Amino acid sequence: MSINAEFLKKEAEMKALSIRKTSMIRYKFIVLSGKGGVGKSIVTANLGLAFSKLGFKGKIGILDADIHGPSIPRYLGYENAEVLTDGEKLYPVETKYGIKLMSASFFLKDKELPIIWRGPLKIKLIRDMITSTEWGNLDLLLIDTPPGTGDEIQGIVEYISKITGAVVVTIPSDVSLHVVKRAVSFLKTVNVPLKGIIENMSFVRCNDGSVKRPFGEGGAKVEKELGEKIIARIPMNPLLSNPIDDTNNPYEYDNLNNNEVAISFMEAAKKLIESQSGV
Ligand SMILES: Nc1ncnc2c1ncn2[C@@H]1O[C@H](COP(=O)(O)OP(=O)(O)OP(=O)(O)O)[C@@H](O)[C@H]1O
Repeated sequence: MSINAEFLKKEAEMKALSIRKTSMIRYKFIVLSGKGGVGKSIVTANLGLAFSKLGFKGKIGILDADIHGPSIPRYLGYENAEVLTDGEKLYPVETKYGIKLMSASFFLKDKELPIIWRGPLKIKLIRDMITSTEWGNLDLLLIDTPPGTGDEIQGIVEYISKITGAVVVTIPSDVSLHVVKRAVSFLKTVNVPLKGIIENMSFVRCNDGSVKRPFGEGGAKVEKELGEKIIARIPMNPLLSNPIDDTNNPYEYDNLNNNEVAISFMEAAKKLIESQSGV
């Protein structure tokens, strides 16, 4: 067999393996943003915590495939955790929140992607994480993707069996409508249904209860055209930037009445499940 044919055969085998493995997971959501720095990783981590609280504890996994800035372990307080391996399989980090976690950050020295890495190497890292991770018994997988709508996300979509849908994260700035529309049209081209838009840093809640909009009314344009797709508006809240731990975990309280962050994420998580069950 020529080297080329052998390479193609190996690729096809890897793809078949990852499709087979991910086909056992009932719900698979990718989280993307048309542009970087809008809070995609914070949203993914918090959706994970919300799903866990909603009954998926122990059956939910997060694949942090945002290789350019893999920060979910940091937000969940597992930045220095180590992945166990038998040389072939990778075993996700089991967090105390009932979320199994696999992240590119566990493999990157200094937690940053070497600048010299080109497209094929990046896609290989993501693909290897998908094919080698032994999730065990999972009902739901959240996949945090690199910012933008480039080849790396296309690679993710090809290697995951029947993605349930996508969550697009945006901020209510003037350019957000354009960015969200680009993400929505990308999803059409890769045949992944849009399940919801999350508007992050939507507002600031002041001490007197009033609301301020740091980005002005930029979000109104998204609201006008895609309003029915918005499943949550998340406030700007400095606590969200800090790692979750025993003293900073909005989801640990049984009485969530005063916690608008946790309530919003749990509402969004419920809508994602309902959108799939056709409720
Ligand atoms: N709702 C929020 N309130 C306060 N700070 C926030 C909020 N959302 C995000 N941030 C802050 O904004 C920055 C970017 O967040 P995050 O890392 O989640 O973005 P991202 O979209 O995943 O970034 P990248 O595209 O670079 O991977 C972080 O410093 C984070 O702490």
